[in-house]
Amino acid sequence: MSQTNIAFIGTGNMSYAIIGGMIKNGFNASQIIATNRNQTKLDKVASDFGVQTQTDNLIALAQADIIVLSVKPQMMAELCQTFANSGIDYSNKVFVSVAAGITVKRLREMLRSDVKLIRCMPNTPSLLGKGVSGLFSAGTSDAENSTVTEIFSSTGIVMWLEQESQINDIIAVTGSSPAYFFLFMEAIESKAKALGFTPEQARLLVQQTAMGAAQMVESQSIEISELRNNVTSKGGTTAQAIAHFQQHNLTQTVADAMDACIARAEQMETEL
Ligand SMILES: NC(=O)C1=CN([C@@H]2O[C@H](COP(=O)(O)OP(=O)(O)OC[C@H]3O[C@@H](n4cnc5c(N)ncnc54)[C@H](OP(=O)(O)O)[C@@H]3O)[C@@H](O)[C@H]2O)C=CC1
Ligand SMILES: O=C(O)[C@@H]1CCC=N1
Repeated sequence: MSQTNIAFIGTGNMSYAIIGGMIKNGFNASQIIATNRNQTKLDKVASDFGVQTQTDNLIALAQADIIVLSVKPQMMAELCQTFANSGIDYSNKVFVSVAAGITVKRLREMLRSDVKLIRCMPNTPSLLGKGVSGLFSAGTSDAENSTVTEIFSSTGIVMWLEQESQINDIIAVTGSSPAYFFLFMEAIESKAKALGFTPEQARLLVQQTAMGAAQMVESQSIEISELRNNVTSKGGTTAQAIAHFQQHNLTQTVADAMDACIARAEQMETEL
């Protein structure tokens, strides 16, 4: 990795989280260049993590060996057009796209080149080294895949996928799902406030409980349903709450929400 330069094109929420995870896990800041059209966001990533910054994407493209495309999917065509028109030879570089809903085929059309490409679906807990990144290779070598594994392993766990369509599945399972957990926590926080806890107390109570529950799942090799059963005393309070969730089909609601997530990724593939 000592010689590999990595450019993040579009430094918003996701790049910030990946870069943060990389730096906290020992990556050399001088290997990383972050770009954005917004200098304020670049100032923050430079001051927080010490990486190089650049508002000119083409300078970053020319300098880097690995180019992480991290703009919103709707901005990708415009960005790639500037690359395709630049005259820079990127045939030996590896592109990593974290964008939802843009296929390898479409990215290569946008870049007007049969580039070496990896699709990656990360998530924002990468910032804490607790991320998940689903990876799919298109035309990259084992050595290049190892390098990209090393990058994303520094932000959490990595899973290589056999089929490109699994990127859409993993969006529903890990890319978008931090937001599902946040929504659930928001709901508990909101009710805690309604019950009279101060905002500070409500936040503390919900975050500590969520963290404790997640760490129990991680540290104990028993089924999650058993952990739930251990809380649920027969004829007790939890049983009443769980019964209410079940009457309202929580499990099916979650499955339907994940299907909606996948359907949107598939729809984006036809739009972008
Ligand atoms: N957020 C998440 O949890 C996840 C996001 N992703 C993917 O990551 C990508 C980025 O998402 P996210 O970080 O949330 O989005 P953000 O909007 O937070 O970040 C993208 C940044 O790119 C900047 N930008 C847009 N066009 C250009 C350009 N031509 N040159 C340089 N910078 C540019 C934007 O600037 P400006 O602020 O001016 O618009 C913005 O700051 C998306 O494709 C998304 O699908 C994948 C997994 C999870
Ligand atoms: O909401 C989105 O489209 C992106 C992809 C996964 C998480 N955020």
